[in-house]
Amino acid sequence: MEEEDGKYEKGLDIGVHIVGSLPTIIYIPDFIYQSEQSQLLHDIYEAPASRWKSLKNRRLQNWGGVVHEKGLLPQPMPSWLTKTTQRICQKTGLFPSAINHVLINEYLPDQGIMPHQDGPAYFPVVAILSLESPITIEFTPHPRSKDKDLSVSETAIGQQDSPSINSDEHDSFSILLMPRSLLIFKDHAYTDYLHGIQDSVSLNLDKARIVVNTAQVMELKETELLHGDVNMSQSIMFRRTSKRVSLTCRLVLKVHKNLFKF
Ligand SMILES: O=C(O)CCC(=O)C(=O)O
Ligand SMILES: [Fe+2]
Repeated sequence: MEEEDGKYEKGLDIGVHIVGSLPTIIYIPDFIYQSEQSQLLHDIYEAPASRWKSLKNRRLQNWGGVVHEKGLLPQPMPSWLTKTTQRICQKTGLFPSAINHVLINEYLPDQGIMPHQDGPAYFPVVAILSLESPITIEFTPHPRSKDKDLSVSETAIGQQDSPSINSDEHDSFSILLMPRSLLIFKDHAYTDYLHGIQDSVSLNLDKARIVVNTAQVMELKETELLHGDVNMSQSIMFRRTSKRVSLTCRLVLKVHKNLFKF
């Protein structure tokens, strides 16, 4: 459709999509259409089974190559993925060059990702496209400044996991990630906060932490996903009923070009 194509020609006004008090968190609802979501899910599940790597609490596909502490050992990305990453670059204008690494995470309703910080190999801008069902992502100030002895372990995909968090709850906040939305976090939110997703089936949207994108909470209130008394703004619960898939799109600036040359 001409109208739909037109939507992608211009860059977005990022400023209007900033959520919460940090200027470095951007939430864009309806970033892709339903049909594009279906196509992406189709392509993801068409990939060979060997593409999936099972972790303790989720499974993932790694695209773009292996992230090493010294940079990226690149592998070509499929065109169904570059179509999406190119649009993210073009619409946001926040990446200095093409996104070259994508992790596709799949979470069952009782799965999540422990609070962590993305590794130093990446340029400090992350774009996360959410598919299929809503979830909340939680940001917690990095305990580094309060606990100098915190040990972080580097995983194969370049993440730094921090299993124990003891930071000030008041500075923590959540963002409701609706299907087809794009979350971008960068700079201060990238370097000074941990982010994670709880592994519980039931999520309380406003008890433990502040949800910063309230418009999406109102939207969720109107769906069948919500349980409990919708008139009681103090207790907004929702139950995760199906899996959630996300595309974590990042840029590794340092790319090793000739490592696989014979
Ligand atoms: O699935 C998400 O929204 C978060 C994924 C994430 O934090 C990561 O891949 O590093
Ligand atoms: Fe992450």
